[in-house]
Amino acid sequence: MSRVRIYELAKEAGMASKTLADKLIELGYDIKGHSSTVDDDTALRIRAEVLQSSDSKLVEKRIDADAEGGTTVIRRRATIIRRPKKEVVEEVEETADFPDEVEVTTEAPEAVEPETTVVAEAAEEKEIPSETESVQEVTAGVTVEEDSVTEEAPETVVVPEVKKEGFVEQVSHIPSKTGIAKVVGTIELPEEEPTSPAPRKKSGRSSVRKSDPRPQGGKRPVDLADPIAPVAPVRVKKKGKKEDDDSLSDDDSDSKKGGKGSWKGAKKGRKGVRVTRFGYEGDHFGKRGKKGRGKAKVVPQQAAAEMKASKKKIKVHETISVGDLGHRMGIKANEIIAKLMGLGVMATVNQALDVDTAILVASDFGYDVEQAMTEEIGVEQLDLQEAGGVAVSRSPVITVMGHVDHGKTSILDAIRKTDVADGEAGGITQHIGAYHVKSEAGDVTFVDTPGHAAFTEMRSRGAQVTDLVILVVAADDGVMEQTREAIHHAQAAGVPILVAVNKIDKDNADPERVKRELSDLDLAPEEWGGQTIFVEMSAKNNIGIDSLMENIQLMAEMMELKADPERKARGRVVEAKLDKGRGAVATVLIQEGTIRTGDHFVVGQFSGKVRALLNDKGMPIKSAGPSIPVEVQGITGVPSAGDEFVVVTDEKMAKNVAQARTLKARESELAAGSKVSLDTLFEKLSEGDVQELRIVLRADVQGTLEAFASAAEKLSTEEVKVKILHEGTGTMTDSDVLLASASEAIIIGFNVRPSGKVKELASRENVDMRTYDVIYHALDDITAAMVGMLAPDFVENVIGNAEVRETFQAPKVGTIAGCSVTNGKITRNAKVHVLRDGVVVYTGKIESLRRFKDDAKEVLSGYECGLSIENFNDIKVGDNLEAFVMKEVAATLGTTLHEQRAENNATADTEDE
Ligand SMILES: Nc1nc2c(ncn2[C@@H]2O[C@H](COP(=O)(O)OP(=O)(O)OP(=O)(O)O)[C@@H](O)[C@H]2O)c(=O)[nH]1
Repeated sequence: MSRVRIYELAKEAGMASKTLADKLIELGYDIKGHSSTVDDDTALRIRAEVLQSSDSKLVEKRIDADAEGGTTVIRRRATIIRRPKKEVVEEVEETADFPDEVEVTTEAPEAVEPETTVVAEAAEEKEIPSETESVQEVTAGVTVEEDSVTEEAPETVVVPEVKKEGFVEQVSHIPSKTGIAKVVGTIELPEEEPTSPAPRKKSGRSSVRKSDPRPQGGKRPVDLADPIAPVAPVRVKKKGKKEDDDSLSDDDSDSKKGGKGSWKGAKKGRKGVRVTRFGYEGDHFGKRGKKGRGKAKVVPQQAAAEMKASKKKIKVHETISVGDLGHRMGIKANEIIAKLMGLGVMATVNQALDVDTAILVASDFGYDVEQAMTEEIGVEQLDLQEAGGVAVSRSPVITVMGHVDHGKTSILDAIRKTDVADGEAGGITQHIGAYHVKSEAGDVTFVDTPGHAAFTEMRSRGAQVTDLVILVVAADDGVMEQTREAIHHAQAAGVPILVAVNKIDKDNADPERVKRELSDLDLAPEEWGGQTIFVEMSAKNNIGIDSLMENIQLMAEMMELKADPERKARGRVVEAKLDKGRGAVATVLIQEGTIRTGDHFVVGQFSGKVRALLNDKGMPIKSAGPSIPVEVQGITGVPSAGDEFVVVTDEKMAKNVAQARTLKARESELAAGSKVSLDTLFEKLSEGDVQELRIVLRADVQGTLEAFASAAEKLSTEEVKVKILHEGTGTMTDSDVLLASASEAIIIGFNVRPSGKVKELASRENVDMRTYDVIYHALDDITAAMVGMLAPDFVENVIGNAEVRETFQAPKVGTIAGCSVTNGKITRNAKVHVLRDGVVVYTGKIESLRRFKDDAKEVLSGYECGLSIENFNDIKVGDNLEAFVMKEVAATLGTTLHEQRAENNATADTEDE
């Protein structure tokens, strides 16, 4: 320890050394004279007590360290703790075992009032030891008296005990800055401990908190948002929400007024909600925040997080109305309508949205839409479950057709007489539209539909109950109008024909003529090298019935008709009516499985439970298997001929399916107009479904029919065939309309006009029916339609370019490209080539296009937009997007189809080279 001379001390005080020495001796100091020396401590004491010149520059005063706590309290001029780097604080947080109340002191740029620091390095005080020295002192456990802290520091930092090593480490990260204090140690709490600790982390707050030095009830300072504070947890409400953080008490009043105050940060995108970039944001609840203005509603953070974690799900069957969707999401329909408008869809509140559209719209409101298990899917699944059983032979189902008076009824009667079971039923014959005959040759089921129209009407409902058509042609009359019609109906349905040449008993019978005429209609007999079986018979004289039955069985065997009788029943309605006593009854032809009384079923749009089953003879039965017609009682309504009858598992399922079908039927009524017409052929064919223009032809005279048929068929090309499905003289009939409807055909008439009833039917069935006076006009129309039928050529039409400036990820959307449109425009319905260094790396559809937060239909050159590309997330900054639309180039009649094809091939060849 160095020593200080008395004269040096005297010199400091500006007095004579002798005088000082004398005074010190007088005061009892252990010195001999003015040439003596004293140790440092004595010198200090002398300075303080005698010279009154204790070093005013010495700021730091050390006193004994607290023996027990070892904590340090250092008195300092009040200053501000700045948090230069977020990480520093966070690291401190990790090292220190902070209680919940702890909060990081945040930067208060305009803080006027002094605040206490843990250890302040006041740059202006030159004697302050260097940073390292400070640290060393802290490590040594230096403590400043509490009272001096209280006295000099208007604000204190509440910091609990920390591990000094870690703490010191942090300190070394803090750059030394004038006026900036550094945390270098721990201090004891100078004031009362907080009684109820708040949650450990508060939104937008960090982990060390300024204590409030003001008197109770005093207004706390507004806690300014830390510009570098971490993004707060998701807030559900941006506005109008009372904050539950007591440190934001000042903001509360503002919040109540509509979300100002502390939510400013949120508005600036720092807090509360996630930053919206290019219109994409992870949290959609913000949109509802607007609605919440002024209606304060607390949504706990945890609840918000849960809500986000399990996005609400909405199950949609096939469609959902705008109103319904809004109701399910708790959002006003007009918000959804606005959203749809943004997507280019004009919708009303009752508009049905398909599942895809609903998914798109709902996702913007934070909801997931899922395709629900539809009732029909349930039925299909049940069918799959039931399938796979052992199929056994079943009897053929036959429809008898032919020209009027050629003997259909007589033949059926003759066959029925062969029924070996007929006697058992006491000879009672009840006509129910279908009946089953047990003959020696084998069992047969007849579907006795009145006329060809009914047959086709069933077919138009997808009902294909008939395995075989017996075409009755009177040998004396030959092929007549309805014979041809019957053939066309059967052929259109793809059902094989067996020809019954009847009335061979008649004198003028000419079976050979019938064979000739039918050969001209592609029904050549086997003996003439054809494939059609001809049976010559006389119903009246009971000739040839056995042969007919044998041939039916022969054909049935060839067709290998089988069904599984063990499964739940499925069938088709042959006819149905409302019976006064029994309610709705339907004749159902069972096609698969076995129906039993008590079965729950769905039939068309109706459901029910089998109350009673009657066979074709009117006798009650308990069950019926494949190819058996039964009359079913217990239906909730009258179904239509051709409707499918399905036995389901229970009543609930039956009712649900029926309800779903009713709804769907209503929707389909609204969405009419799906049938082929000359006007819509282009669309139909663009879809690639149809490559044939089918025509049902009517004319006043046979000559016109022939002339037109031959001219029209000559228009056929390799791509599109013109097929006259049926032709006849006279006006259009119901049968024509139904044939056209079931066969996706149009009806053309020359010098004939349909009746009002037929017109009405055509309109109901959406059948295109046109009448002409001149053949050429009709041919012109068909030619035009045929041009539409050609597969249209498409060319890429570039509409604009955009440069990818930034990319980021958005939940559920994938990679979003923040772009600047450099020329032209980008439209939402466009496709894009993703060009990387001039190379097309991907081509796909724009999935979404946004300008700021809103969906945009198009974004013009010079503007920025955010977009995502369907099924493509590998988009990179610097990529160039070339937007294009496909432009349709209609085929013209300037060149023939063959020439066009040749030209296309030539182009393709050239490209290949
Ligand atoms: N000579 C002769 N007459 C027959 C024969 N089959 C039917 N007929 C007669 O032909 C007429 C018409 O017979 P239907 O069985 O009613 O003929 P359809 O085809 O059922 O007639 P529609 O129901 O009016 O279409 C009746 O007078 C029968 O008696 C036959 O094999 N020979």
